[in-house]
Amino acid sequence: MSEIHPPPTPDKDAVHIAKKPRLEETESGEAIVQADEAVQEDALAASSSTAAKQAKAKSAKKSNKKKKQKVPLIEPYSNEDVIFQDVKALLGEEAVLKAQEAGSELKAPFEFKQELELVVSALSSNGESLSIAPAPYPPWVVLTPFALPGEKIRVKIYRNARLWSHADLVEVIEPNTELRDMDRIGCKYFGKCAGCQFQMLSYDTQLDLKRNVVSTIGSPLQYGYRTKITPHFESPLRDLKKHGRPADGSKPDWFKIGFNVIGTRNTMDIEECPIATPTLNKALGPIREGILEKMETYKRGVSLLLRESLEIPTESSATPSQDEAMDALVEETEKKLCVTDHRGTIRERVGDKLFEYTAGSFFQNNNSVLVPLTDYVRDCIFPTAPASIDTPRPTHLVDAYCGSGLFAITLSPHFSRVTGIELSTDSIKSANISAKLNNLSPEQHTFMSGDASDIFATVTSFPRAETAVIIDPPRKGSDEKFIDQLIEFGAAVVVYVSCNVHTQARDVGMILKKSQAKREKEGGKEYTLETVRGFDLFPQTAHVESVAVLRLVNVEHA
Ligand SMILES: C[S@@+](CC[C@H](N)C(=O)[O-])C[C@H]1O[C@@H](n2cnc3c(N)ncnc32)[C@H](O)[C@@H]1O
Repeated sequence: MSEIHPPPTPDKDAVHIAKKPRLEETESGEAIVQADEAVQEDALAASSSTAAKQAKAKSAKKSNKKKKQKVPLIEPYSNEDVIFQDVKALLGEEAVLKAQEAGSELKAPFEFKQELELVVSALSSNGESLSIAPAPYPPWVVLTPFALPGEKIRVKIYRNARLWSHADLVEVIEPNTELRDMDRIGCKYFGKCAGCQFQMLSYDTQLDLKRNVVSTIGSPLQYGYRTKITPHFESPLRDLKKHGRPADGSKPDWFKIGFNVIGTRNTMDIEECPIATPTLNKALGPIREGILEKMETYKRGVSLLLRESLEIPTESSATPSQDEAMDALVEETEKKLCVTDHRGTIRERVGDKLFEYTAGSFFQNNNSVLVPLTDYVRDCIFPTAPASIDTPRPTHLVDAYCGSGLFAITLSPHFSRVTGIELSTDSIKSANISAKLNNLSPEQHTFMSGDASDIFATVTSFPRAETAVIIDPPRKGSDEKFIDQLIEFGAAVVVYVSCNVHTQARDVGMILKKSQAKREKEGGKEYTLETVRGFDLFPQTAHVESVAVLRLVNVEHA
């Protein structure tokens, strides 16, 4: 990972597709092709150079074969693959197949900086608009941020991919007035910053769009919700040498501390971020000033961390009270502060549970939605629906990919035994500290570091018919090793939480298929997919957290 982190997007990992560099200009104004265009450049050069033409003439067959070999495979479930699926849905399988057979999928019909007018057909899964290039262009899709279905737009191409191009929005010629209202925009950087895509939409419309992917429950806070932001800046030394500091001591325009400009790796200066909490916004100004003062000392670029924390009380004041009214009062008056040290300790409250974790480690970034989310997961495990009434109530919980124990600890009152597993030793330390902080007994609440699949060897004494498993893996999803053991273990209910609906769908599909195969071979019960529900952890952006519930049932009930 580079030192410069992405903009304030859900950091269960990068979400924006446009991380790849765009076609850039040299100082002389000439377009140059950067890393990801290399393959395309190869293909184009091969088809236009004399040598390639001679080779073609010699053996069309060989050349065709060669051309096909040049088209790199798309990594399944990568951001590129997600776009490709959207493009395929829009152009139709047949058109895509034809282009692939003709070897024209990398032959973009557009030049760098070419402007064109388009009508938006749909939104992609990452919130960018998808428009089909009008005739006489070949079947080709253009992805443009900040545009809505039905809108007529003018765009400028900045990067060509396979069967699609990326473009900047130049102008909305005919807006979709039913959906777009520019007065709703709560951020002066909207339209340039890579962080948010949806601020021109009402919150209901944002949820509707997410519901197109998965039925979604809204966030109580729609602005001021992010408890962590990571602005960054490049080393100012080169520019300092060139331009010096402004005589009046002000911040030079060339020094930018902020987030990425959408579709680029260029930093834009950000003085405030309305989706971040007020505590973080208050801290941002003085942090920027501090950096400015010692600009000369930054030999390399820096990724800052601003993370909200409750003030951690001193030992003497930390004794928990037995009085609920008192606790509520404490909660209301809890002081919030901003931690910038990656190794610093963060304290966070989720309902009546307190968590402590290392500032640089993973924790969900929208605290306002964590009680609804964890309550929902609890209700899925203990349903009141008639179909599951004959199954015993789960008493044991396995929290796989548990991080600092969010699900294990919030749901602990409902289980006699809870265990969690997580790759990060730091997070496991935090889970143990948080368990202690909430007076959970170490005998009944255990957390271990390791690969998620290792958990099954440690829970052989858990009654399977009374065990619930929560899975919350990173964006790339789980793996076959884990899923095989999950099926073998056969917990009564599995709740799969994910920030990537695509890998979640793949894994759920695998669970269902393998579970059916096991039932057909050995008899017994089989997992069925009971519900899939979204939670909006990321208002103003296109992202959604998805919760899928699988239950082991007799097939006649399935
Ligand atoms: C999306 S986070 C979820 C954390 C936690 N459930 C929460 O909501 O706070 C995914 C976690 O999986 C962990 N992880 C990644 N690969 C893993 C693996 N193979 N086995 C166990 N944990 C893993 C990461 O360190 C990260 O903490």
